[in-house]
Amino acid sequence: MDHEVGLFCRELPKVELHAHLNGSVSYQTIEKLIRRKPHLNIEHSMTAIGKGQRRTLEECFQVFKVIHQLVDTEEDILMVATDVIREFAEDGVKYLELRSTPREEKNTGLTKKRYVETIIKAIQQCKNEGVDIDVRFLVAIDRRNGPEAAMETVKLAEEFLLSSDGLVVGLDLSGDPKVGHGKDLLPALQRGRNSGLKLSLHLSEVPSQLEESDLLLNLPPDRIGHGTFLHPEMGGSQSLVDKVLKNNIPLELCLTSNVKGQTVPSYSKHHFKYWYQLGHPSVICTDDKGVFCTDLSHEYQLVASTFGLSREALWNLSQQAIDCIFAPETVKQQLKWRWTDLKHHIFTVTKDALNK
Ligand SMILES: CNc1ncnc2c1ncn2[C@@H]1O[C@H](COP(=O)(O)O)[C@@H](O)[C@H]1O
Ligand SMILES: [Zn+2]
Repeated sequence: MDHEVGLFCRELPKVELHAHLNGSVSYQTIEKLIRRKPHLNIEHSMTAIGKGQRRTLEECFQVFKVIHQLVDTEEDILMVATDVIREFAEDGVKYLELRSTPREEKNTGLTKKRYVETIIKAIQQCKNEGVDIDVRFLVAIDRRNGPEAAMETVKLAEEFLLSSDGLVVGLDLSGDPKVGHGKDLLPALQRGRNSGLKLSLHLSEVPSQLEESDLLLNLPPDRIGHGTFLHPEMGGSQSLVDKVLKNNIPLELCLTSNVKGQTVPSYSKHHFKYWYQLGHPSVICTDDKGVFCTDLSHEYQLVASTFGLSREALWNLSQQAIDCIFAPETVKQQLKWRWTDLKHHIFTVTKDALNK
């Protein structure tokens, strides 16, 4: 049975909406980066959290620092982005929204603009190679860097919104949730929103952020990352839940990330259950597939085994994610046709393979 669901999840066409580029770097790509920079003395154990391992969220953020040391040239960024895109495609992801934070020039030798251009180049390269995946990009704001850097990032994203042929679709707000306050970033986020950039905000990833979550929900964002502590059972409040429901703001839920990062005590206690039972749009995502040693098929499988979802329910979950993408209606429609085309084939293929 587990094998059957595993196979089904792999074959399932999927939508990935919450993937941080430098958290998504695979073991194989890290290997290549380590070979490029032996003097850094970085080992695999420093860049990923293996099976059964847990870390605090603070420790997770140390891991990103190590990866950033390994990914610090234009060549690295291009390789990392093309590898990550190909890996998502191999995992059956048909539509991907990748996000990444343009870093300070002194850390990469690249201006922030060039950083984004390099990722766009990777997206275009994959397209030209015929990789079967539609990739869009969200420019990420790291909350640790404060309001001025946030405003700079928004202005940069605005430029790309106009010039990237639809590839740059929005903004992400991420970074260590315990650092800084969302209220300082409101003007930048508001401006981005007014310019037509879609907003995906990490919200209530840690406890006791009711005030910040309330302020950010008033924007309102177009999607929420995690939202772990929004509902009353987790110390949130009904009024926060009501705002999410009223504005019908989809949640991006990342099970392995939350359990390995210890913001959620176990898979069965994951807030997927709460929102799924409400029938609220909830999209299964990986967050950082490299750091947390997972992939999107595995996340779907976890949902199935933890909450007892049937193949039909998994199919609906992946199909409903299409409605939550930031690309325009025409793209949604194409993806829906794609899903319909694939449906019969996938339900029969996974059955046949098991009857052999
Ligand atoms: C685990 N939960 C999380 N919570 C908040 N922010 C996270 C995150 N996981 C990743 N990031 C954000 O993504 C960056 C790495 O990718 P990029 O260099 O941008 O491609 C991290 O430095 C952090 O800002
Ligand atoms: Zn995230």
